[in-house]
Amino acid sequence: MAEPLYKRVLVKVSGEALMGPAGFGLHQPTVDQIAADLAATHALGVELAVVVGGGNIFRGVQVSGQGVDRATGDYMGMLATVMNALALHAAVMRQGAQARVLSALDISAVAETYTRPRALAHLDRGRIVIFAAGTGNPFFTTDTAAALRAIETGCEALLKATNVDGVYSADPKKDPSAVRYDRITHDEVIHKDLKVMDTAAFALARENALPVIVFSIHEPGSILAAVCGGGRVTTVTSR
Ligand SMILES: Nc1ncnc2c1ncn2[C@@H]1O[C@H](COP(=O)(O)OP(=O)(O)OP(=O)(O)O)[C@@H](O)[C@H]1O
Ligand SMILES: O=c1ccn([C@@H]2O[C@H](COP(=O)(O)O)[C@@H](O)[C@H]2O)c(=O)[nH]1
Repeated sequence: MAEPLYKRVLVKVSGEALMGPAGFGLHQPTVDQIAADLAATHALGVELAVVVGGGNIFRGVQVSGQGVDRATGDYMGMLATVMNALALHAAVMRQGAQARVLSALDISAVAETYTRPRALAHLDRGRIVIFAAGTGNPFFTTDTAAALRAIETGCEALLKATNVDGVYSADPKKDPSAVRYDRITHDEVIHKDLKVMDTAAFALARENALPVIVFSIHEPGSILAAVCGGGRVTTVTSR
């Protein structure tokens, strides 16, 4: 039986990854696979917070310059993350785990509104907490929301479940000669301007000595493996 390294972690689930092989939206088998991995990790006794992105549906920058201002576009992007959070919540519940969605935007007919005490209470009661609508502010990203919520809720690590199997010296989707790191520091990621997460997220992680573990969500069981110190990951730490 695998032994978890952490008591409480936050998993950032890439929105883009949720579209699976489709070009847009939600690919249900992919959502179900991620939900099963989250539920299996939770079943080990790990307290789980989740931030889900929105890149499979909408990003604010897509509409800026097309007659919609950037802030409005960003609110549209945050609403996209709410849709993903609802889909992930349903899938996690189907796995038999208890979960709640907390939205940073007040849409109380759809989800509970985020407050830190509410999030902590749900986590303490053993519920998976899925944070929707990012930080609730335009000009931010769900990566920054992930670092922020991880720190606010006392998570010991941020697990970035993404489309690539770690941090590279350049974007591996654009540069085939990019070299993969097993370990790297927050400082190096920021100074080398490595874009696997935005700089604001890495800066928050650095200031708070929050380890960031980057791995591919496309590998079944990769969340559980990362929580137990295994799998193919890049570990980003203070030193
Ligand atoms: N140096 C790097 N190392 C690894 N990946 C990198 C690097 N630079 C850029 N990337 C890219 O970062 C992307 C991160 O994808 P991900 O979908 O998790 O981000 P996102 O845009 O924040 O997510 P979302 O879909 O939720 O908006 C990868 O697809 C990868 O191609
Ligand atoms: O705090 C936040 C988080 C997100 N947004 C907007 O949502 C989209 C989707 O989020 P991703 O991080 O790209 O998955 C993002 O492009 C922003 O437009 C935001 O404004 N504030």
